[in-house]
Amino acid sequence: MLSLGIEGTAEKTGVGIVDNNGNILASVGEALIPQAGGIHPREAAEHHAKTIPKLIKKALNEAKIDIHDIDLVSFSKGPGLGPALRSVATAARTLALGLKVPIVGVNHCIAHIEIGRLTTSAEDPVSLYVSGGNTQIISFEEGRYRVLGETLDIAVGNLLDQFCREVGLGHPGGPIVEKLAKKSSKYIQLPYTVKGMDLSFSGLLTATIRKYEKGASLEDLCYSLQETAFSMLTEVTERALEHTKKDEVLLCGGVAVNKRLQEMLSIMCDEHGAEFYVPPAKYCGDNGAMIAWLGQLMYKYHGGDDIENTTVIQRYRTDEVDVPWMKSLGSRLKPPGNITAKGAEANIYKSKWNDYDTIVKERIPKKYRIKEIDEILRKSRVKREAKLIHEAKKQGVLTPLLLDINLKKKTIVMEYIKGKALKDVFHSINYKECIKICKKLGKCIGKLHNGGIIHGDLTTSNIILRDGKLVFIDFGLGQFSNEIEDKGVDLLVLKKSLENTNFNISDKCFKNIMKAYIEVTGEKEIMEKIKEIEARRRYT
Ligand SMILES: C[C@@H](O)[C@H](NC(=O)OP(=O)(O)OC[C@H]1O[C@@H](n2cnc3c(N)ncnc32)[C@H](O)[C@@H]1O)C(=O)O
Ligand SMILES: [Fe+2]
Repeated sequence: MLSLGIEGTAEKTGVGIVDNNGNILASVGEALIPQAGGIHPREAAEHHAKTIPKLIKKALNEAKIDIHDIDLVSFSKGPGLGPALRSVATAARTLALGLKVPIVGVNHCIAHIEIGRLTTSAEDPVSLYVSGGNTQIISFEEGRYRVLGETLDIAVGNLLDQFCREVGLGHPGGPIVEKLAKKSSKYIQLPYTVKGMDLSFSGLLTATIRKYEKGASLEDLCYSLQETAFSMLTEVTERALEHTKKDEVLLCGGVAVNKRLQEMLSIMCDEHGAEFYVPPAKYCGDNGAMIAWLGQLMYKYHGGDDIENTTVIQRYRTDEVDVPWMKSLGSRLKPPGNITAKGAEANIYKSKWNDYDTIVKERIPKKYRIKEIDEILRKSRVKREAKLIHEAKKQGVLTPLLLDINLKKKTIVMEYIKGKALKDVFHSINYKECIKICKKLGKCIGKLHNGGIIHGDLTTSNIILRDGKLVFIDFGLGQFSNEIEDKGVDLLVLKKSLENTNFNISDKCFKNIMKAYIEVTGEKEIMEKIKEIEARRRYT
């Protein structure tokens, strides 16, 4: 059975033909080269309308088949630019009706992952999906691809594209930045922003442009921009790997062709004994084959779409689609040697301090990132963690007892908290007890925020229940701030963590957390703020 897939979510038009065994018979494409000022949705739509018929012919030629051999028409239903998507959907409908074959609309982001699994040996990976429109860390959990982390503002591809546009280097920016970056090894310090498994690139973009205006060389800036942005991506991927305990990483999307990004992720994976995969360059960026292949999977498990149901979805979320063809392989990753846990920031060892059970948190150098970034991050995080643990206590929130800090070795020795992580607690108690804990939790977070303390990685693994009391650990990504934006992001990290680990009760839990939080802080606008941040990070 042959599926013809049509892609056109942004400026690239693609047509591919794939059979039901995953053999790619053809994949052809053509990108619109925009004039200055980036992509215009209407121009992209016209480009698709003009190019699709030509590309279909080309693909049929490449596959050496006749148009009547096609059994299924697949198209990208979203996310993407409205006019571009509608242009593709119209072409797909016309073709399917003309050929009298079924039609199926697919999710573009999932197509990037599935073509990655098809063209590599990745089975159940943590996926880092990086492109012009999206930056997401994705893992298959409970029947769907869940977004564990993502950009809170612009996508990493967009960061590179916008930078190049601003400084007059042309479009697309990714390959230009990669080429120029090779000519420098001088690091100019730029802002590095990760929040748990989420990231933010807009401050980085502004800062890089400002350095350019002040006379920094483009080579140095491209080098520094790549090192900063890709270190951030590698760090959140490492955090997701540790979180899911999976042992494969799949890099996909247009930015995946970047050799430096590949190198960083591959070094990181090596250190964990995880396997690193990236599809052939041809299938990293937008292409028709990925749509044709996901069409096959969707058709097999969900059947075709009624023509009335082929409308496009501009903000089509990765986690909206049931994925019955995937099987979870469960947790496989084991920390090497005598390490208790190997995290994105530090190695954790259990130890003794006199008769006291302790944890040694050692922020070892990360080989994937350059010294200049590594040294600053490790030092500032050790300092910050110690300070925040101390300040949290002053607010009446329980944190581990600090026993020793060594800034040279970048180690903290602290009390070992004997208890159970909240994510496991929630799995083992009844609903009523969950709600009771949530109220306590909301109160604690409220106290932290009242004291100007932003935790920075507020996941249910970083809150431990000991003798009925909540103890907060892992303040390494924290900061001092009274901004409602920072409070909102902090709470959003928690919300997402609940959604990803305690799926069934997450809504009720979060409501109760927030009720208690508002009682303690009086911060009535916080719910609106959280909604705003959530809407912002959806596909733009
Ligand atoms: C929704 C859809 O339209 C969108 N697709 C998309 O953005 O096109 P894609 O082909 O996956 O990725 C293009 C991006 O990939 C970047 N890129 C291409 N070559 C690169 C390189 N060598 N290094 C870094 N980035 C590169 C480009 O600069 C651009 O930002 C998406 O997947 O989000
Ligand atoms: Fe894409």
